[in-house]
Amino acid sequence: MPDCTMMNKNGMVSKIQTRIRTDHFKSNYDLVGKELGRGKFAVVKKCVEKVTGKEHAAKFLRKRRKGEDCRMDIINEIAVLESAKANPFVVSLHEVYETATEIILVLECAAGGEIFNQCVADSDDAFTEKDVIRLARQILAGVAWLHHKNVVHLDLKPQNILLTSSHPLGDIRIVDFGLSRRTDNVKEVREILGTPEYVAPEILNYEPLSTATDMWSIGVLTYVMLTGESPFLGDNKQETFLNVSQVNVDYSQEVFQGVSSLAIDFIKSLLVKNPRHRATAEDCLKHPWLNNSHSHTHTGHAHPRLLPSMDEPETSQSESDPESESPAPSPELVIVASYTLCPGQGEMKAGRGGAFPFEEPLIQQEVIC
Ligand SMILES: Nc1ncnc2c1ncn2[C@@H]1O[C@H](COP(=O)(O)OP(=O)(O)OP(=O)(O)O)[C@@H](O)[C@H]1O
Repeated sequence: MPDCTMMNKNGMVSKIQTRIRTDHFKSNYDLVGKELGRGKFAVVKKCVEKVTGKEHAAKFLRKRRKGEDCRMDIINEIAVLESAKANPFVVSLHEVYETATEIILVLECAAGGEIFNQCVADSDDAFTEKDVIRLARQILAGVAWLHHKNVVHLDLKPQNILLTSSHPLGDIRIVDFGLSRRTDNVKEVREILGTPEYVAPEILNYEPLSTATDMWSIGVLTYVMLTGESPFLGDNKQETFLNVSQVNVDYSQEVFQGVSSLAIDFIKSLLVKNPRHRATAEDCLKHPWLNNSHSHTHTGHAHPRLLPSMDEPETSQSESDPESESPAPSPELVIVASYTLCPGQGEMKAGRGGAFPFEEPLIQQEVIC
């Protein structure tokens, strides 16, 4: 049974087990190298624990954002990390520090960087379909765990799926639980941030969010990993939303050249408008694409448009340097609406239904960093 006293009505958890240290972070850690990455309100830097000599990633989160105290959002992020502690595919939390202005999460360092880098890489560095199968299984195992714990991530995208190493290609770690929510015994979420290319149609339609909302994003993620193309990306935000809302996806041979039909079938089971008809993480883990890899899967590099030859042997991934310049964060939306969170796969009624709200003040603010 969920402990309701630990949650507010927005599905945020307000109680954590981790001790928040108030001694100086820098007394215990040395910062090394350049930034590992950067988000809207956080900077992530590599650090070494002085006592153990172990490398970690320190995520420095500002407590005040746009004039508002967001400490509870960070507590929620910590609580979600705690609930996924036993899962190897969710980044682990080592320690937490607090200063007057920041909370510092000391995380496991995923040194291979974002899978985004390989998604947009040239053919030699791009994933093979076999790579994508292995990584998709890991992403699904992590997400299935979260869903089992009644947690939805709500911001799954290639920038939030990291690798333990890029050369050789390591294992995945899911990061950034800043938008995550508990789905059990919760009335509504009033404010949701999402990334236009990855948001599910129910987000745009003010319909209930559920574990199925993450499954849509996994469909988009898999499409990007296999093709190097973003399925819904339009010339502008409105076009992107329209593409999402109409599930306007290109499954043509041109885009999926050299990719197995089972992979396309897998994506099609996720990019389904009605959340109730979308495959769950458990369903996906049983999909033949992830279980039948040798008989039907192409072993060439993904990104068929860049593919020199289907039979080219797999080359190792390029070493993405985590200490190189931080990637530019993608534009984000603040969507202010009333969402209902469903405990299951979207079977509850919408808090507020209605047509696709182009004309409504759905998008309160856009932040481009
Ligand atoms: N544990 C980690 N190991 C290595 N790099 C990391 C780690 N955590 C985060 N990063 C890098 O820092 C970037 C920003 O981190 P994160 O997404 O958690 O920040 P955020 O401010 O919450 O982001 P957003 O603006 O997308 O909400 C990631 O995309 C990744 O490149």
